[in-house]
Amino acid sequence: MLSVEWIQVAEMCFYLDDVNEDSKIVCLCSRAFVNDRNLYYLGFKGTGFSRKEGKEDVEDDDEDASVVPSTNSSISVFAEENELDSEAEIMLKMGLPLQFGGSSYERDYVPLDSCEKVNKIWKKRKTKCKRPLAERIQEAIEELAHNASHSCEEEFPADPEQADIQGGCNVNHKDVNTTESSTLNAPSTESHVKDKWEEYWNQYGQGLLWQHWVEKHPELSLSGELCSLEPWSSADTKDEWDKCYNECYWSYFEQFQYWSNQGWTFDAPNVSKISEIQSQSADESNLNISPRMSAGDSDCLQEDHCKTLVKSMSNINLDTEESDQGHPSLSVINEGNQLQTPESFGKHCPDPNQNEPSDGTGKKYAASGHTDTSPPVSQRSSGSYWRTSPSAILKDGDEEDDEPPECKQAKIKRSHELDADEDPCNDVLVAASTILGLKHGTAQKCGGVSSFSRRTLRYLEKGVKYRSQFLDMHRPVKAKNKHIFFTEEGNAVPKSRTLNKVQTFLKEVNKDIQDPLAETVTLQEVEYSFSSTDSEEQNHPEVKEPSAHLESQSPDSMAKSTVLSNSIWCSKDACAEQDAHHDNDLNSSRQLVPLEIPDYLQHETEVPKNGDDKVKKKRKIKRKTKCLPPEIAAVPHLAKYWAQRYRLFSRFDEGIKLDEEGWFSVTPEKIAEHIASRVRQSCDCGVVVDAFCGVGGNAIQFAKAGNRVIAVDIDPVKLDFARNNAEVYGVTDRIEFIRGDFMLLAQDLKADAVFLSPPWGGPDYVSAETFDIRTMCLDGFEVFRLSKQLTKNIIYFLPRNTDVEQVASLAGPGGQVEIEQNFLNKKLKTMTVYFGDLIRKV
Ligand SMILES: C[S@@+](CC[C@H](N)C(=O)[O-])C[C@H]1O[C@@H](n2cnc3c(N)ncnc32)[C@H](O)[C@@H]1O
Ligand SMILES: C[n+]1cn([C@@H]2O[C@H](CO)[C@@H](O)[C@H]2O)c2nc(N)[nH]c(=O)c21
Repeated sequence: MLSVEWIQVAEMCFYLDDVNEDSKIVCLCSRAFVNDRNLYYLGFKGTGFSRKEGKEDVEDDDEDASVVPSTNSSISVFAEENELDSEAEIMLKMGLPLQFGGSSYERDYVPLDSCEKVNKIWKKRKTKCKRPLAERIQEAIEELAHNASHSCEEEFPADPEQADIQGGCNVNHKDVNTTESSTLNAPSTESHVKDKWEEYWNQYGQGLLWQHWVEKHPELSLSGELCSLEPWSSADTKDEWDKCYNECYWSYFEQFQYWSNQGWTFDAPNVSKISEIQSQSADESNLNISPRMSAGDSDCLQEDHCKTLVKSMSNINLDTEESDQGHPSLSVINEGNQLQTPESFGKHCPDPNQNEPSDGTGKKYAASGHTDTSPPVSQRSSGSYWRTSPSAILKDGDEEDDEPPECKQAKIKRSHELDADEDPCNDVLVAASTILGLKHGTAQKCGGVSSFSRRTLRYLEKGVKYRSQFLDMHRPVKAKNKHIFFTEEGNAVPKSRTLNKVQTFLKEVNKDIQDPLAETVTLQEVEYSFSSTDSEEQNHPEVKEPSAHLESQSPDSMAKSTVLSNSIWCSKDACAEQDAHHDNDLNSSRQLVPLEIPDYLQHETEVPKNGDDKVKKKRKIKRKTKCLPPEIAAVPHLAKYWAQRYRLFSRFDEGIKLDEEGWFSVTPEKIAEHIASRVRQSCDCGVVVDAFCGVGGNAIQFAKAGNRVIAVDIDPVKLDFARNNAEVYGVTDRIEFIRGDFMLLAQDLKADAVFLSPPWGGPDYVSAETFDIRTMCLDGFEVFRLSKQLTKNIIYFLPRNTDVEQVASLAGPGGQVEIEQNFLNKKLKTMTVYFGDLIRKV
């Protein structure tokens, strides 16, 4: 059973004119999430990735699902980056190691060890402190513990994500269509990660939070204000504290989730028990302060003492053991004496809209199922810690609104209120772009539409705004503080870290070139040394020729050479494994070309930092043992696709064939499978025309889903490969292969649905801000018009940055369209646009 999370996120309306409501084009925006990490890691077998002992496979029933990165290597980061951000892409194009730049490489780094550092600092400071907490703390703990037992655990779902979906937004609750699948289908990994996150946050959260606070407000620290009041209870700092809390919590949560999904774990140090802390506190502290300090209780005038207080509280609060034993531990104190349990501290959704805050008497403002007529939480005065909407931490710097943003229509102002910055149309488009990740541009619209007079946007998923933050939609990287350096002329020039790294790299490279003894292994050397005396090579007599002849190939020669494309790793084990799966004929015809694995695909740990020759040698030997199929070796930038071969075809090893275009343009299997399942739901057992079938990625899945398929391609090589690949999947009997130009053939075909996956002009489509379907290789409008003559049920597979307005215009006045964003492992990959009966209505 295919487990795909599918969510309808928004409805956009494009009005052709202000008068005629019927002429509007309704565009449903949905998201489909598929996951194929297992297949992905499988592709790294032999490149330093290994099976993680005892890791449960909770994502898929794939046999090799537990293959995970084995060391703390940057490779895992790169590995996830099928699509790189622009900076990384430039790096790649320049042939520079990816570690240099690319925010996609760096941005998700979780400074776990820095947390340790923070803790150490705290510890150190604590020992300096004489008596951070005394009886009053004890008293407060007891009080809080008591209250905690009446905590809102039941009210707040364990998972912050879930909280977002199930919680708040009560005002408009009835209006909001929320698919249950989004929560129900949450993979069990989520709960595992959630548990771990709680543990992590419980352990480090307050330390991190406090550090974040101090960093953000050094001025308070300097002026002594930091210590004179609890920032969370001082009227002046409470809001700022709330904001700080949100930022810190979600930023770490996001990173934690990312790394956990990569198979990383953290070692939780022992948590002190309350009693230990208490006695320690009693011994160490002479301070006589209340846990709920008031302005008058400003005995704690030393920053260290205050920090110690917070840290101690953190230890006390987060004692999970105690909690398990029926002594509910504490987490946070707030003005109104309301408590969050340690659980809710970690679990609590900081979105006030998700929250069911108490007024301090145990009464709730809005319990589930009740209509909330009170103002949004952010407007209420309450002692609760979590006031700030997560929208306040939107990466793009959006300010939060008063209303839950996910439950309202984008505001449209009257025309006389407009100014250049406040164009409501732009509001919608900006929101679509920043929140939904849907691009818009000035591309020509279909059907003579010059532009839309008005647009509206209504979110259909609760929390879409904040949920979107956890997705990689290739947003422009948020402007960071740049290092500024001054030229000799005295001009300030921002200097990026990337530039620095590139400069250092180039220096290094030049050094190597100047040093004739420097050991460098070129691809050529590797290739030739491959047929030398290396013991591993001797086990592979079929590896005879290096890639001297592997230059650019004509389609014909490509056809021949790609017979070799279901190639193998040339290590002993891998070859033995492969041999077991392939017949001898195929093996004997293979020509394997050793790959000089690019540095960015190597383990960082293998790279000796201090010139460790042994390690260096080991690495070189390893290089020699890696092999690629010739069409990959001939085009180095295809290496990344090779690493992902099982994502493209999970049965890759059984004889799948691809050519260069096939490699970069085949639809990843999980996405193709999802699209096919949607089509099956709408036109079961019907005929699907795959107008640009390529090597068969989609056609195979349509056939597997039970449809009959007419697979068309203009390129005979592709068609051969498609047929071959369909055989591997055992579905040739359901597919009719037609070689020809769809633009000419279309009128002769009959179909219940047409799938359009035309060439987008190569992988460079990503470099455009918005993709214009009119000007891709084929005229995308014409492709659509011809298909429309066959059936209204059309699926258009397009780049993720396709101009949404242009796509909407395809539906024509009064028409409807569904734009589905396809996420692969939370990363936006493609856009699938559905027309006719294929639009999913919930
Ligand atoms: C992006 S690929 C299709 C990939 C395919 N969906 C898959 O998963 O393997 C586009 C294909 O369209 C084919 N093509 C280009 N122009 C065509 C035309 N006018 N008629 C039919 N096929 C065409 C190309 O040969 C190429 O194989
Ligand atoms: C250049 N390219 C990539 N993909 C698809 O987009 C994903 C992300 O890059 C690729 O994995 C591939 O499926 C393409 N699909 C079609 N139909 N045509 C193309 O030219 C193309």
